Amino acid sequence: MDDAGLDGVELGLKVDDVQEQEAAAADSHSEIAEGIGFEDEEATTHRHGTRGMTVAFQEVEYIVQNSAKWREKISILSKVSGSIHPGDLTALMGPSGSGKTTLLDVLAGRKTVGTIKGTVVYAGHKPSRSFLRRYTGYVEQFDTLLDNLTVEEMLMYTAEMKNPVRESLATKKAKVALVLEQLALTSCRNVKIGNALDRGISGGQSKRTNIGLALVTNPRVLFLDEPTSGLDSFTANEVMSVVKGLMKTGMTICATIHSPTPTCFRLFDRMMILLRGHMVYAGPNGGEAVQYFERTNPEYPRFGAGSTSDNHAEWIVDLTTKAYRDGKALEFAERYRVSQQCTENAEALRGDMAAREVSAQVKKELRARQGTSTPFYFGVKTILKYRLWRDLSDITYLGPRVADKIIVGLILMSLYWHIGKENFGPNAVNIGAALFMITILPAFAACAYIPQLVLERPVYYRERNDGCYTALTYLSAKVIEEALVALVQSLVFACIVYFPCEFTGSFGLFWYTYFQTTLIGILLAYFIAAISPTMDVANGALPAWIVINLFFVGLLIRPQDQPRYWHWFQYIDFLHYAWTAQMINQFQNTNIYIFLGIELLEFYDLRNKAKWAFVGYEAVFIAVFFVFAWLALTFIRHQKR
Ligand SMILES: Nc1ncnc2c1ncn2[C@@H]1O[C@H](COP(=O)(O)OP(=O)(O)OP(=O)(O)O)[C@@H](O)[C@H]1O
Repeated sequence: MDDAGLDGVELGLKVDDVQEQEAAAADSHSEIAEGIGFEDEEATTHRHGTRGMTVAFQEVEYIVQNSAKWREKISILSKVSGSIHPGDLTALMGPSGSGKTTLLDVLAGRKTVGTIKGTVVYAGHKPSRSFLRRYTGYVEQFDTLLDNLTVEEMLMYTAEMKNPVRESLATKKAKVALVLEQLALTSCRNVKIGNALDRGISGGQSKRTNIGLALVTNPRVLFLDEPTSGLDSFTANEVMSVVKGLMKTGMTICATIHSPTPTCFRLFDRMMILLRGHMVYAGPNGGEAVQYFERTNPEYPRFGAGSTSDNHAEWIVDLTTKAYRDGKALEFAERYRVSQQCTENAEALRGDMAAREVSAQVKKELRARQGTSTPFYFGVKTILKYRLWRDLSDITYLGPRVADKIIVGLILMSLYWHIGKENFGPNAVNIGAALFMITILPAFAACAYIPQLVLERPVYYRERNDGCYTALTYLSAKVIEEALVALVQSLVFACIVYFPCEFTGSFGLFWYTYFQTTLIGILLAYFIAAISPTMDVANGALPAWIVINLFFVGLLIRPQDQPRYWHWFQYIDFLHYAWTAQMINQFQNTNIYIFLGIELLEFYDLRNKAKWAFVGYEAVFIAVFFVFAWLALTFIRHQKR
């Protein structure tokens, strides 16, 4: 769909038009705030535009292990100071690699590695990590959306996840409607997000949807990392004008921006410029910034005189990039440190760092201890509500979970037709082999559960960083969804195989053992996916582990024939318990002598053993692998930032 036609967004993007849009958005926000019953304080802040808070940082350093040199630490940020105020759209600029994203991550509490020194305060108070998750919005450079949801569903899903559970659905819907309107997304609200192969919304719409995710909770502070990267200048202007429009809601907004178009650049009120992790300018945008650089760095061509840049944005980007390449970062930083501008900023910073009187509500938020606002049951319900039906109607989701089992089931049926009732000697070996294949099928097939977890990783990390849910909520929802599919699939499979093959013993045990093994396979796949850095590693590790388990099931080599030093392995092999239960179920009421007068169950050392006990032993693995997967999802982060 073409961006140009959307919701009357004027793509000529004159600043006046932008201001009109801002006013309209702010008015409608206030109206909705009053109409749908936001909390009192929220409604007030929308009307008076004071929802945001000053973010101040002093002498911030960020030190991290150098990925290029073993045992060497490098400093990415070197004692940078500054403040971001509500009412000012602040740009964080600098050449690529200068530390913009790092500073934004530090301010928003998103760093997962490295050491942070210095002080960051919100309204003069040190915020808790949970406050940063719940009351600030962070729009990442790369869009992390669920491609099979529509724009509106994506926003509703996030709104339900991030807003307090006591808030009514109608209020959440109204918030989403407001965000759709503010971001000019109303006309594509029902379009699927899609991906690179299955196109849905456009790049600009995708970027605005991503911004919308941060807005549905009406955050106090909004951080945007390169909101215009990858967009053409036309769409970049459109996105930034929408961001500018949000200023009227009273939010504090700071965006990193690499090479802004002149129109984008004019929308910013203030700017901070980093060079190699040093602050080289913080102050008003536009002409004043240009004058500052002309004054302090006379060796470089002045704007308009000898310079090839014909607008302020381009001139500043060219100058700082040249300085960076000339190795003048430290020199620029020193010139800023001794400048009048820095002295004035330091004076203002003292005030911004001082603790100020805040409302009881803000005080409570700043001390928030819980990173998520949704309880466990509500999080699980919401994930299932938005993802379950979409997944179930997707053939690429159901195919690897159901189709392969049905095909294998049909082959088993035709190959072992009526075999169960012919319980004579040599045939018993065939029955044991059939039960072996039935047991190991769901374990191998568990590979199908790995891709979703690995491919969803960027969304999972973003949603956890945003305080949408905990690892336990996410894992539980996924397991419930997969278990529901496995329940139906296992029943169909059991019917296809058990009755035509005329297996004896309890059908309940036959089906349940197969279902339970499928469930354990899912959890094992999740655990391996969670600990593996890449999909290739996970796809290699799972089958390798299953193959090792096969040796100890009991069929390929009997437990009593295994070397003593391998005896322990059968106890940690869930397939051993499943196959044993199936074997006792099939043969416990028969007296088959397979050879040399040895009775079959005796041959496998299964005589007088209780089949349901083995089902119970296998069930322990559900709990074990669930806990393993939960711990891995909670503590292992493959995202280093
Ligand atoms: N662990 C690390 N080891 C070595 N260098 C690192 C490490 N982490 C970050 N860096 C470097 O720190 C610098 C700052 O990175 P950052 O992503 O903050 O820059 P940026 O200004 O946002 O760049 P861009 O505009 O390209 O996104 C980069 O040069 C990056 O290579």
